[in-house]
Amino acid sequence: MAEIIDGTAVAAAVRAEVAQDAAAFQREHGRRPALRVVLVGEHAASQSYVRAKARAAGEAGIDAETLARPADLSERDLLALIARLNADDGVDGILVQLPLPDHVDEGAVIRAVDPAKDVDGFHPENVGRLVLGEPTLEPCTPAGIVELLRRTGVETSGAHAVVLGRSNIVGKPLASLLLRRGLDATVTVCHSRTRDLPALARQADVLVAAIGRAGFVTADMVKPGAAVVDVGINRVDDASRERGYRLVGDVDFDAVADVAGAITPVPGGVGPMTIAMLLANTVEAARRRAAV
Ligand SMILES: Nc1nc(=O)c2c([nH]1)NC[C@@H]1CN(c3ccc(C(=O)N[C@@H](CCC(=O)O)C(=O)O)cc3)C=[N+]21
Ligand SMILES: [Mg+2]
Repeated sequence: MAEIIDGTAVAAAVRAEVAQDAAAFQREHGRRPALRVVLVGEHAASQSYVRAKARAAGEAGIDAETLARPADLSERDLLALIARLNADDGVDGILVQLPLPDHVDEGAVIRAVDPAKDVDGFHPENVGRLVLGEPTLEPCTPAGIVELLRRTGVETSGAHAVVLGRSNIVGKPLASLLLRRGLDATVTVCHSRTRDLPALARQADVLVAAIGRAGFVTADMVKPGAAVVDVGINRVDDASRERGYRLVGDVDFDAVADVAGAITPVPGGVGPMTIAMLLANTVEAARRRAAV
């Protein structure tokens, strides 16, 4: 039976450290680190994520404000809002919640955010720095996964890490992080066109599932003793729950837990770490901006 990695507990530890850093920043600079979250439209999951982010930021001593705009906000007006936040010296971090409505070009919006305030780490300049191994604001979910592995003592050096999924938000940046000096994993990235994905997954010492399909990773795809990180957040109908659904990951948890050495649950695994790293990035952005 695998060790169940408690992402909520690790995230709480990170958040307590961030709160200390935020308090130190306030003592030194006479103001709190400031985060602005931009939410366009009424996507239900986005609304709940954004609420969770703002609440966690407030608890860490970050001045957090959510700027909610209607779904029909034009791309022009959204870019103007971002320009205003870029120009505001009292704003350290800007997060534009994704997905955006179809009439908005997400790439254009991501490029519009000042890289120094890009607490999502999605701007091409920050992605480039990440790939080059230079210090940068790291994307929150990959950074949270790495922090979770580090703090639970999962060895990555020389390990074969297999990442399932090649998204710009998780798979690609996580592969870059795991390759960096200090983490030193051997990385394989698999996707929908990968030939014999189960055979590659079975070679993984660290297996990361970020595909977005409930129960995709089955026990036969996992090497005994492997560390399994589940990034999936899938809603499945469940009439017995008050909300009418429950959350499951991309991993068939019960069966895989019998084979793996360690495994992250959903909920309570990677999700809380994503939020913790957003707070850490906000204080980091505030520090760097104050230093120049
Ligand atoms: N610009 C941008 N940056 C993001 O970082 C970003 C985004 N857009 N769009 C959506 C995804 C998703 N995401 C999550 C954050 C926390 C949980 C989380 O805390 N999940 C809880 C459960 C939450 C629940 O109960 O619904 C858990 O896994 O335990 C999940 C997902 C950030 N994202
Ligand atoms: Mg984020």
